[in-house]
Amino acid sequence: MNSISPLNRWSVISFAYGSGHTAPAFLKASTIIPHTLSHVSSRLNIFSRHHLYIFTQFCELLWNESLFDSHRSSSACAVPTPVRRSYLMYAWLYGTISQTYLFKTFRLHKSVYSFMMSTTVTTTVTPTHYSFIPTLDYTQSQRPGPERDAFLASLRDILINIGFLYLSNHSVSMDAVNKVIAYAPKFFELRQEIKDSVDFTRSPAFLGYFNVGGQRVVHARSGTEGPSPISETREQFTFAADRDPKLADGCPEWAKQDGTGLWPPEEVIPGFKTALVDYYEQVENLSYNFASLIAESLGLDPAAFEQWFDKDRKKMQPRVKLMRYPPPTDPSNPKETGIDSHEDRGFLTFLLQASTVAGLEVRNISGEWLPCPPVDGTFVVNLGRALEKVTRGVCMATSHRVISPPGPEVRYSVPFFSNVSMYVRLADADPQFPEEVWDMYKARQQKLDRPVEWAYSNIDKQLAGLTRLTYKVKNHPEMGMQYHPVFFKEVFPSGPPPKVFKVKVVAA
Ligand SMILES: O=C(O)CCC(=O)C(=O)O
Ligand SMILES: [Fe+2]
Repeated sequence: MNSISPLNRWSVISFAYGSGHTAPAFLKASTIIPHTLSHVSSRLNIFSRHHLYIFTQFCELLWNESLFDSHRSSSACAVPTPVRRSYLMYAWLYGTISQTYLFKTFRLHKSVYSFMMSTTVTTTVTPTHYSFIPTLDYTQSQRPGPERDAFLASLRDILINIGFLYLSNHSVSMDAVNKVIAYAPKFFELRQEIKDSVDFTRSPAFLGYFNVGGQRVVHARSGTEGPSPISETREQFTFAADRDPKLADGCPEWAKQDGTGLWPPEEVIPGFKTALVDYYEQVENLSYNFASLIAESLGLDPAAFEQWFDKDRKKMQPRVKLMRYPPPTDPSNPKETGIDSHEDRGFLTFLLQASTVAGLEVRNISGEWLPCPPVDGTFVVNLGRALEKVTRGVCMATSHRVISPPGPEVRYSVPFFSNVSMYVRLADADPQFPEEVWDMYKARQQKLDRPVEWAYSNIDKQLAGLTRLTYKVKNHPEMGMQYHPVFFKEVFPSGPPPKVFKVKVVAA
């Protein structure tokens, strides 16, 4: 049981507002937008200052709904700005201004106030049941004060209870985003022999073009291996900013999996590499800033996750993929899809949905598949298994999948996968979360339709670079044999696994 008594007046309001049926009639009468409703109800069991902020938002809503009309002053200057009202609420809470002043200045409706004061609730921490993918406005995190606090509170709730969000107003320039959106179809329209000339099997760094479905897959959650039972119909081009392979000199074999990419000749697609690398660098910066917001939202030092990244960022090489999902070759075959249900393996994914075609679906805590359609100007951000591990399961690497679009339009997407340094061991994580965070985590675990198996395996006790190359070699044995023969023998001591099947993507 989590008593919310010190601030029960705020909680009561949130409670009434969130649950609907306990709200007084005048509250029900207001038109409440779903986002705000969920926002309020999801904040219920978090921190007092967040209750406070919600309350100010709530009053804001009532104000806008004209419920205070009869109390509004006719003089415009007597109506405080939203920001001033927030501060007034703080001031009242901390006892520096009186209730009378609040009534006069805030014009708080008496019936709201008496309802707040007359009810006490005790509640358990209940996880938020997300029935849609929530949106966070990145600029809110840049405005210190109640707005940033609310951003962090929402972020914490999302990290624990859904693991997926839309990020709007992010720091990546729209110019960079639009260039990538324009280049994605252009790349895939190149002649097949040009695409084949940058086939990823030619790259020791596993960068380049990938025209295959149903490849061998090591399923992140279950750890089982084998060809995907589902034929995944997509084409992709994996890229990164070039890294100096010399950085890996004198390092173990697994450290040599980063390097330079394969790019089509400049003259066949001018400006392609420059645009993609510029985009890459901007998203990379955002990914580190966002990691620090995540740490802060979970009650850790904002720099707490720095231990998982190389100080010299040039030693890190996140990956980005241009993805093209044509309509299925056989629409009646449910086993032919875009991407089967999976969790990402890295730290964070920033996904740009680069066309208007939907298809991405996300699994919530009750096991329902929620659509995650493209929303202009946003990234879809989701959490990977590395982040799940370093937070001991508090953050959830949520399952998601892509249903092949029925056509005729083709779906394009551009996921950016951030990752941890190759020189860390995930099992070294010992995050010191405050009690509230653990409470939220435990509450979610009880509601989850499946366990989050964050428990460390032997693979988390070894250096992350070694694990990463092991996965690559298991997924692409032919490449393992070619580029990492010694390592390959360690992974497959009794020889290569059975030949995997390949499905060529048929152009729409
Ligand atoms: O294309 C998408 O929308 C999702 C891609 C994805 O989940 C992945 O590549 O891991
Ligand atoms: Fe994914």
